[in-house]
Amino acid sequence: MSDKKSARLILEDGTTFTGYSFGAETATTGEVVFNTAMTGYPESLTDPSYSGQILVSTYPLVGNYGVPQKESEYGLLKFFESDRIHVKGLVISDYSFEYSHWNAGESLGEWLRENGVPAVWGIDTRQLTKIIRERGVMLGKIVVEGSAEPAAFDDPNLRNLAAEVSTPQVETYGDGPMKIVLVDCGCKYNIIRCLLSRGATVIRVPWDYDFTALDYDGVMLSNGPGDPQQCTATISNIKKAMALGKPIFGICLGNQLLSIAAGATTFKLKYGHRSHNQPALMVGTNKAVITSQNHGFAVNTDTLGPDWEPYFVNLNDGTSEGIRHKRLPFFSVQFHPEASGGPVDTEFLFDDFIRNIRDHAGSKR
Ligand SMILES: NC(=O)CC[C@H](N)C(=O)O
Repeated sequence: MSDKKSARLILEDGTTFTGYSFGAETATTGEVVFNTAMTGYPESLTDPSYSGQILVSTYPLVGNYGVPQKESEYGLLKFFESDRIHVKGLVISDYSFEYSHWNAGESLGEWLRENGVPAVWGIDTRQLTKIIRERGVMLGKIVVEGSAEPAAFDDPNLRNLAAEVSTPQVETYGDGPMKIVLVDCGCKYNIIRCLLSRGATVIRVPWDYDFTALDYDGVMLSNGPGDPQQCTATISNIKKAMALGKPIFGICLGNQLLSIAAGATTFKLKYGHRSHNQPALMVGTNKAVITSQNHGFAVNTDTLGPDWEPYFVNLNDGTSEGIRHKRLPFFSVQFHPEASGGPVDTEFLFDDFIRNIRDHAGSKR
């Protein structure tokens, strides 16, 4: 880049960091969150759960492997988690102007500019992260030199973000024997891939769609952005689905929504969990799994109904990492078994879900 425009990150407490622009030359505002993963920016940037958020990478070197080519598989972009960038802005320390990877189609900066997303490099993101960890998550603005500073800070959690990113219509993928309804509150494509590769037909429905009248074998509740309490229509459809008894599996926002439908309350964490190395213990065992995470809210399992029990618990801070029904085939996890990016250690949970569907179908015969 020949012109080196400066760019500022302004936090709601007035703290300001100044670096340089390498994305779209525009201003933005949203919730500033940090991720400590070392890789996975194409996946994170296209994860709809980051909607409304300005993403900070603590790992300093970003952009060195470019951005994957836009190849399709199952009618979905193969190397991305949705069709576009969902973060409102990106803040990093050291941008790699040179990139190299067998599958790279363009640079990170080019991709951000095409998507109209501002990005700042040259910021001490570890210092910034220490501030967020001390004071808790904050709203922020990115202002690139020459762009007009937004008048106010935008708090995305006050809106129903799932409604903004969900599919507008029912879409079907694959033609496997098992019919799985995917309630799309902002789903990552790898959830669809993990179901298709296990022989499912995936019927992706909007966040507020009453799917209970459909012919289906199991329900997948997707991840998604924002405060779970906003998804009231999804919660009432989940309650209806629970009465039908067919297997249910929830991921991240899906875990929060299933938990609320099961009587629990949710709360906002001080600064969330966003990384590829969060340890979770499977309750009642000595088995710990390393998980990929991206969430700002959590479930208070003390408030769960009597038919439910904790499934996983976070070994760093003791917060809930999942719940399960004591008798019926309903379970959900706060982490991401579909990974993308991050470790694939918990992908076995998709196999468990498929087994639940087979067992349930068998018991009906
Ligand atoms: N990845 C997700 O599904 C995130 C869930 C929810 N929006 C949270 O921040 O906690």
